[in-house]
Amino acid sequence: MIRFEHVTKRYADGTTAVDDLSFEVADGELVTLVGPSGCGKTTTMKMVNRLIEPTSGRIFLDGEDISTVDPVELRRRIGYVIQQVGLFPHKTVLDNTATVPHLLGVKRAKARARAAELLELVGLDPSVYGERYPEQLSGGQRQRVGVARALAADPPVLLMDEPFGAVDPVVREHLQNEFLRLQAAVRKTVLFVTHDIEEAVRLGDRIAVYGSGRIEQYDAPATVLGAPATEYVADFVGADRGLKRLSVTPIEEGDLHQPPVVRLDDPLSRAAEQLRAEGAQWAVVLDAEGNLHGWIAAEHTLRKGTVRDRARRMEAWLPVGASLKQAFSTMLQHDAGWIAVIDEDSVGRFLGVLTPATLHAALRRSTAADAKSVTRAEVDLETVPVGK
Ligand SMILES: Nc1ncnc2c1ncn2[C@@H]1O[C@H](COP(=O)(O)OP(=O)(O)OP(=O)(O)O)[C@@H](O)[C@H]1O
Repeated sequence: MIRFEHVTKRYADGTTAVDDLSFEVADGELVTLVGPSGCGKTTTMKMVNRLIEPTSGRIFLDGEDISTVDPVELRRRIGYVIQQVGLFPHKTVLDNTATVPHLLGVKRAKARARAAELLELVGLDPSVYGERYPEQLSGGQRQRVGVARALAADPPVLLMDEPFGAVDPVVREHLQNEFLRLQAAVRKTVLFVTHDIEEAVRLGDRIAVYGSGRIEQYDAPATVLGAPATEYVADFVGADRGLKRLSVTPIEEGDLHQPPVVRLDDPLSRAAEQLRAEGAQWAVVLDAEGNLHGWIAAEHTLRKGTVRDRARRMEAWLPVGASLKQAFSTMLQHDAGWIAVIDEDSVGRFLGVLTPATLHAALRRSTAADAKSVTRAEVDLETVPVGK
């Protein structure tokens, strides 16, 4: 765990880069520091591995005041990834990755074997890339080697300063997704500096939004987007924050609409009656186990036979917990007026459907829930003004 207590950094020329900063990063948590250029993000980060010393205040790593720890020993516990990766140009990718463990006394063969594993983990096939030199890699591949190298000594803490800043947006998104997958496996405590709010939102368990030398808000991404603490934060996250929020708001069971449901082996006549009784144009079709099979339109029930004969397979579905953005994009992709939502743990137990109207309601409910610090289920939409 990393804890800042009233930390201030004033440079020799009188610039106050960080002003009385107090915050905490839990073990295994990924915190993004985001803010405009010059607001003190890099200074904050470099104080953690003592590349910069605070003017006042204290920083603790696992309860230990880092000013009492030898900087070299401290840095062994902290991986560091920066934008200009700083790979050794005359060493192969494998040797670059193995450098730190080797320096720490791990035998060369063992360090190289571990390095190969790490390259694999960051998505670089060691048999293809291991013997290349850094100049023979793309920018994105070099960044991955940087991440692999930072992980090589298995430090509990990672500091990452705009690590994906130098690559184009497509590669960047790819690296971000890979990094999230990696982080889910290794669960490091990560401080991640970026000036890009999209990146901060996508990666962070929590986001620290910096004003000048200070944190204006420190919250989960959905809260920062849905309930910005100050005008400054609202401006920084942008006018399209509702749209950004879609990507960090998961589908919950309570959001779902319950349409008529029929079974594969039901006679069509019974399905027709049910649809008529409920005044519905279509029904969801489940198999005998209650798993999603597809759907059937009312006009297709007006014949003899069973639902199985006329049901269509359903392509537009998502597991509960997927984001509202995924839901919206699945609807668009399949040109569907609704999507089915299934249980993520079972093989496809049907839970309900999401329509444009329920999707919008879910977004409004989750924004209101964050503003009032209650769960989404506790929000009565009738009391939420439209347009908020
Ligand atoms: N060595 C230094 N001497 C004096 N001022 C400095 C020094 N290093 C940084 N600063 C100033 O401290 C402030 C914070 O700098 P810092 O690099 O921490 O910001 P940042 O948020 O990381 O910016 P960027 O996104 O541009 O990297 C800036 O005003 C910067 O000019």
